Amino acid sequence: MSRRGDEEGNRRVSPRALTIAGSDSGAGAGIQADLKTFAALEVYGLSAITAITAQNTRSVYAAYELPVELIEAQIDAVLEDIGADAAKTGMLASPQIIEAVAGRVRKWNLRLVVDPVMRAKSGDALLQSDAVQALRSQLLPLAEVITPNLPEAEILVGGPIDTLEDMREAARRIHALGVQHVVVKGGHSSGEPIDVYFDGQQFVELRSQRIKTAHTHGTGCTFSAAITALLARGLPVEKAVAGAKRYITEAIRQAPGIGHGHGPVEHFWQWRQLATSTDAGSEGLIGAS
Ligand SMILES: Nc1ncnc2c1ncn2[C@@H]1O[C@H](COP(=O)(O)OP(=O)(O)OP(=O)(O)O)[C@@H](O)[C@H]1O
Ligand SMILES: Cc1ncc(COP(=O)(O)O)c(N)n1
Repeated sequence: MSRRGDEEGNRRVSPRALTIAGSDSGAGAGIQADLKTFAALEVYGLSAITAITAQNTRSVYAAYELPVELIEAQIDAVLEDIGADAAKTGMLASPQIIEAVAGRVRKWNLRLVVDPVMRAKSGDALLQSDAVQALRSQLLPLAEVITPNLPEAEILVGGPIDTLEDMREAARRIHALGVQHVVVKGGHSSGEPIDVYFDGQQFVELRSQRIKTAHTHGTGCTFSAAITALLARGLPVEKAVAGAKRYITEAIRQAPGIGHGHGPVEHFWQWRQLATSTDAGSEGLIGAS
C-alpha cells in the first residue's frame, strides 16, 4: 500500500491519486485533464510527467520524452512522502518508460488504471509502435483496470472490432493478458457510445446517448482519471466505472467550445448533486457525504 496517510493529526485526510502521463499544453488531455478531473471529484492529485507535448485542439506540434530517471524520481518523490490511494497511466511514449513505470508500480504496490494511449484525437502518435509489446507484457499484468478505445483494443488483440460481440471477445482476450477489469470504450463506434465492462466473469454494458459535438479532446484521459479518483475514494471497481461514465457524459455535454479543432470537455460541473442523488433507489455515485 503506497498511501502513508494518517499521520496528519487533526488535518482532513483527503483521498489522493497519481497520474503518470504526458503534458498537453492545450490542457484538454494528458496530465492537465487528469488533475482537473481529480480536483473536480475532490481527490488530491499528484503527477509524474513522462513527456511534454506542444499541442492544441488541432494538432500535436512537438513531443519531448523526459529521461526515465526523472520520471522514476517524480514517482518516488510523491509516493515516499504523500502517498496515493490509486494511480493511472496515460501517454507513456516508449518501451523504456513503460518498463520504468512498471518497476515503480511494483515497488509501490500501486492500484493501477491503465489508459493505453497510442494516438491523439488529431491522429498524431503518442506511443512508439515497438512499445505495444512492452505494454502487453509488462504493464497490463499489473493493471486493476484498463480502458482501451476501439483502435487501441484492436491493436492489443490484433484484429478488427466491429460489433458488440467483437467488443466482448476483445475484453475477454485483454483480460487473459492479466488485467483484472477491462473497459472497451465505444466512443469511436458509429452508433451509441456503448462501453463494455468485463471483470472475468460478467459483462456490463455502459450506455449513453451520443452527444453530437466536435469537443471530445481528452475524453479518454478524463474517463480513466474519473475511474482512478472514484477508486481512490473507496468505490468498488464496477461502481467507479459506472460513475466515471456518468461524469464523462456530462463533461462532454457541457464542453465549453474552446479552440478551432477538437476542444476540451468541462470538468467543473456540479457533479456532487449527481453523485449524492438517489437514482432509481441506488445510493448515488458516492453516497451522501
Ligand atoms: N460523442 C460522445 N457522446 C457521449 N459519450 C461519448 C462520446 N464520445 C465518447 N464518449 C464516451 O467518452 C468516453 C471516452 O471514449 P473514447 O472512445 O472517446 O475514448 P478515447 O478515444 O480514448 O478518448 P481520447 O483519445 O479523446 O482521450 C467513453 O465513455 C465513451 O463512451
Ligand atoms: C499528452 C496527451 N495525452 C493523451 C492524449 C490523448 O487524448 P486525445 O485522444 O483526446 O487527443 C493527448 N492528446 N495528449
